[in-house]
Amino acid sequence: MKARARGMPVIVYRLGNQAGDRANAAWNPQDLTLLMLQGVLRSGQAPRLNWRLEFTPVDFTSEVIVRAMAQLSLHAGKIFHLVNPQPISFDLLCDWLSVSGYTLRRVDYADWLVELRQLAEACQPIASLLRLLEELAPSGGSQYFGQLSTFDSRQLRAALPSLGLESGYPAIESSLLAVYVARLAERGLLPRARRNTSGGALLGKVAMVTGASSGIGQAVAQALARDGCQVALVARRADQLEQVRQGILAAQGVAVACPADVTSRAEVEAAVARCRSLLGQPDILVNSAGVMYYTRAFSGLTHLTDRTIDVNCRGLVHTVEAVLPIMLDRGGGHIVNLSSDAGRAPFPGLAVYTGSKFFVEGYSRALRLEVASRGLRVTCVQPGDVRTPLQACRDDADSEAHKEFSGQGKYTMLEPEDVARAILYAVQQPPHVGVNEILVESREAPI
Ligand SMILES: NC(=O)C1=CN([C@@H]2O[C@H](COP(=O)(O)OP(=O)(O)OC[C@H]3O[C@@H](n4cnc5c(N)ncnc54)[C@H](OP(=O)(O)O)[C@@H]3O)[C@@H](O)[C@H]2O)C=CC1
Ligand SMILES: CC(=O)[C@H](N)C(=O)O
Repeated sequence: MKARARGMPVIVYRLGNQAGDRANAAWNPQDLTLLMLQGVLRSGQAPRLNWRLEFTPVDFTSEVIVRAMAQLSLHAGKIFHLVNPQPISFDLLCDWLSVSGYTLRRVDYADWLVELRQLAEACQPIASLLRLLEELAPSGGSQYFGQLSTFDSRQLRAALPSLGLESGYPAIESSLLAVYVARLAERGLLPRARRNTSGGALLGKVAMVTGASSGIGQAVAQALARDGCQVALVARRADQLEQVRQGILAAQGVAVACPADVTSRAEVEAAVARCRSLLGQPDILVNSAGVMYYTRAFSGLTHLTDRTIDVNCRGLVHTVEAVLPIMLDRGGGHIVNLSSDAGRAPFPGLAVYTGSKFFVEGYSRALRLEVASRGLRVTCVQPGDVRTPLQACRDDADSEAHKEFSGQGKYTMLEPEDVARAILYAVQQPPHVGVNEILVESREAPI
């Protein structure tokens, strides 16, 4: 500052936490973030902590400094804070570690310290971590983690394009964490992750499935996971999603629960953000969230007709619009929309439902024309009656219409797995093949 006051061309850099570089994860061995990572993975325990982690890959920091020095006249007098504008929560990091092949048990912070003390005798980094924690919080409490301050990095971010760093500040996301964990494990600094052994045709792909807590969505999520996809499970009922997730984990698959109501754009965007942080960018989106209520047009059940439009039409648009920029950016992706045979033919007792599925058809066809040249595929799956909770008649629906028009008990319905197989067929095709529509019905009940 004194040099600046005397008229010297000075740029001030104020650094936040520096993490390893993005190629090799070369990292200061005494850094708190690295030591915490080692403490968690060596103990197999994730302490409950209110901690937002902020760090910047050190190669980015050095790039900024070298490039800014080369443009001294442009940037002299500025203060650049190299502090990550988008920290992640420690909880999210632990969730990411869990889906990335590490088994972690949630414990209280105090119990974790007891475990670390036992490990410290045989493990140098754990001993260093305990020393550091003792310095930061001599009382042994975890309040320190909740008190971290941050700095405004707007001035730096505004300068990034002129520094030739157009891709912006490095986000703390799945791809960066994957590099760190892999490189550190190769050097023996972290234990190795358990690999996804399913080895299917879709290995390495990320799929987001709405309506994954029940019926067709659940069967599709399970089938995609069996085939190697990492799956983000979306629906409102978190407890149901957790059961589906546990089933997929037990079968050696990878899944995360992203609870959301698809009628809320904000909740859908948060679910997509969680998917990106924990699994990566979605390659496949399956829109299976939907409702079907028997309501003849004259039955006056407006709360059910409104709900049908909100979930089946608006909800689907919300998820498509949330993932589309990601897929367009990458020049690839596959959107699978659950339409219905009611998207091809009218069904009495289901006027609004039929209308909602005609919407899904029209929307999907126009969308396909808009994005096909950008590398994206859009598939409409049109099942006939499938044996799921959707076919039941709600107490407040039009029971007379259900009795007269529903297919229940009249023929053998499809099973959710029959629809899942059709969807798997569509998403397994080579990129130049577009399976645009699949009508799959009970043999006994063609439209
Ligand atoms: N079953 C059938 O005969 C046929 C079904 N289809 C279509 O297939 C799709 C799936 O139906 P199916 O599996 O049978 O039905 P289910 O009732 O078994 O499942 C519906 C799913 O949608 C989710 N859902 C409902 N509302 C919302 C919401 N607001 N936000 C997020 N998720 C929501 C439910 O989860 P939660 O309650 O936890 O939010 C549930 O996971 C639907 O689009 C349906 O129209 C098409 C043809 C035939
Ligand atoms: C009209 C229908 O019952 C259709 N099979 C559906 O459930 O979407």
